Amino acid sequence: MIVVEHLSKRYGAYTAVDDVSFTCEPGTVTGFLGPNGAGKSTTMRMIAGLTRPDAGGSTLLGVPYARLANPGRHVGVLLDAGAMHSGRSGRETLTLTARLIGLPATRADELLTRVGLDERAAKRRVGAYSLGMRQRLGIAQALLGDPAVLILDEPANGLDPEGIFWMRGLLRDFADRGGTVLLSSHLLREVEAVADRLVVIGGGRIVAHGTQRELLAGAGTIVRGLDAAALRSALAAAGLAATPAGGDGALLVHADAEAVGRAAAAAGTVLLELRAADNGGLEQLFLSLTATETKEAVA
Ligand SMILES: Nc1ncnc2c1ncn2[C@@H]1O[C@H](COP(=O)(O)OP(=O)(O)OP(=O)(O)O)[C@@H](O)[C@H]1O
Repeated sequence: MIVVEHLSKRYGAYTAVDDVSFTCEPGTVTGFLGPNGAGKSTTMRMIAGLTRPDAGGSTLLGVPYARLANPGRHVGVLLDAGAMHSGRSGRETLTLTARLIGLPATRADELLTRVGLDERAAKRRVGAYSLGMRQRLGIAQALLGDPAVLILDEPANGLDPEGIFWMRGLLRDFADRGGTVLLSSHLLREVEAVADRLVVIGGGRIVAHGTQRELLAGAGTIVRGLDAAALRSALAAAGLAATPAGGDGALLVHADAEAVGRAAAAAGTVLLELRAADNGGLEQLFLSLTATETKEAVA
């Protein structure tokens, strides 16, 4: 269980994380989504006790990270796979961590196998690893102490499609056995296949959270008309905001299908398509939710 309450972090006059609260339940994967610079890493670093918040706090399994006795046995953290010592081999890296948290060195070999790093890779210096191999090693390190909670910052970066598929299976299995996973990404596609819940952050603030179904319920309606300009005017006249959804003149409207259909009927304009937004709608929703916040953050 991860509980985040009113976390805030400022760097000078800049607010990187602004009053962020959410909860990750055991048995679930929570996707922490947001564009670059949205505040994901800063939030995760605060949860893992590496960055001190200006306000708010968080608990893991009921206590702040700093108060966990032997945290590696309870919480697996992968924040920056690039930050590993480049002169050590993969096996040495894991063996050292195993010793630090009081586990036998043989545990390192179990994990190397589990993440798909073979004997040759195990002997190679981490400096010679590809980013994908580092991510696998980082995931192995996070899993070493058989934790109940996993916190992974952009673990799919550098993984090939097969690697991403493998990681999804691993995280799903971890959660299905009662584990709690918080997984960040700047790409909706990367997490939507595995995340039970999504927490969307933009400009340091939570802009949406819930299950994919809950988020989609508010994702609106896709509509396409014979006369695109007439349809846009009809929607505007009804006070409905619309954004382009694809290159064929389709629009995403933040309203239900009935309201959109009535607006078109009132203007006497012919519709070719009228349906609830699907996963494409989730992508649109994600882009629109985060775009405003990002612009505000940049301004
Ligand atoms: N140590 C720091 N000093 C100053 N500014 C910082 C520091 N760490 C982060 N920031 C700023 O805080 C904002 C949020 O950064 P953060 O790394 O948390 O975002 P992110 O969502 O993880 O993005 P990315 O996917 O690019 O890592 C950014 O604008 C970043 O430049």
